[in-house]
Amino acid sequence: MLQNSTKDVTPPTDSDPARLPGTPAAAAPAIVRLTGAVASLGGRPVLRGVDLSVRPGEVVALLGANGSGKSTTVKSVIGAVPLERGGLELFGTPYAKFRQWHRIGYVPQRTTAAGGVPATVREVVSTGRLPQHRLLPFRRKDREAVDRALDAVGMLDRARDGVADLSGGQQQRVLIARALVGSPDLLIMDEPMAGVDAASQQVLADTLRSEVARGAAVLLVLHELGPLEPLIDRVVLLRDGCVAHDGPPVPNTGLHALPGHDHVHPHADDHHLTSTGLTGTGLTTTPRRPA
Ligand SMILES: Nc1ncnc2c1ncn2[C@@H]1O[C@H](COP(=O)(O)OP(=O)(O)OP(=O)(O)O)[C@@H](O)[C@H]1O
Repeated sequence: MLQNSTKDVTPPTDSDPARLPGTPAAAAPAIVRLTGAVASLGGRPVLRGVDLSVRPGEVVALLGANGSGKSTTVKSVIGAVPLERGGLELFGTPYAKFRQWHRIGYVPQRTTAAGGVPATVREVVSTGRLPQHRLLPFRRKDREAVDRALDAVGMLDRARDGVADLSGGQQQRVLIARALVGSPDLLIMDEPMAGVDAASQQVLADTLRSEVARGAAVLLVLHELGPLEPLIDRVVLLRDGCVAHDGPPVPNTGLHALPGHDHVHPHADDHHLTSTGLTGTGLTTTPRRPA
């Protein structure tokens, strides 16, 4: 997978302050600033004061147990779940005044690519260009952007196929291509690795790496960092609708005393570690098997 990858894939440039030497992403103004977010679904409180920030070029992983509020948090960032209380700024603009949706690419949790609609792969990916050209007819550069995005995820040869005829992993690639087609400054992905075959996981990891190299910021909902760990700058761990931890992934430290150590993703072969709940989350990389 990503064994040889690092965050320093591209030299920093003057136009990318988050990547200047000595200018960590943490010093740049946030492009997502969610503060004290409170939201309910079906009358039940789901977010109970979530603070979340993402800075330019930063890759943030949102982790947590099932039902802790990860998807709801990213949905609130794109405005799909209204906040009862709290604030949201996108690219420095309060949500109510934000119009630059073309700067954000969103990959929802899987199984929505086909959605029962008999659309082709090209049609689905083309919808990702809508914020760019509004209601104008598609131009050559739009078609080329669609081709590039399909090529990036290895699906160009399936462009005319119906999405309903694709495997789950291939559908996920189509959703990712749709998010990439507008060259977003912020890519939000909800569990992109879930239920995805190994080949598609590799495609996803490679695609993410080149998006990060291009300078995009990424907000990922994950169950565990897994092969994406080398790309992750910061981990935000949710527990029961609250942030239990916010900081860099800390490999090889075994920080069992961190707050929010929910059991996240049990593995049959590492049950001896799961009592800490940190296994596989990127908050510890304690060896999975005894020597
Ligand atoms: N449409 C809905 N109506 C009512 N409750 C909902 C709805 N969607 C989610 N919830 C509830 O909100 C809580 C948080 O759900 P959410 O999907 O944000 O969790 P999650 O951390 O993403 O979980 P998972 O890891 O299982 O995807 C859960 O208890 C869930 O049952």
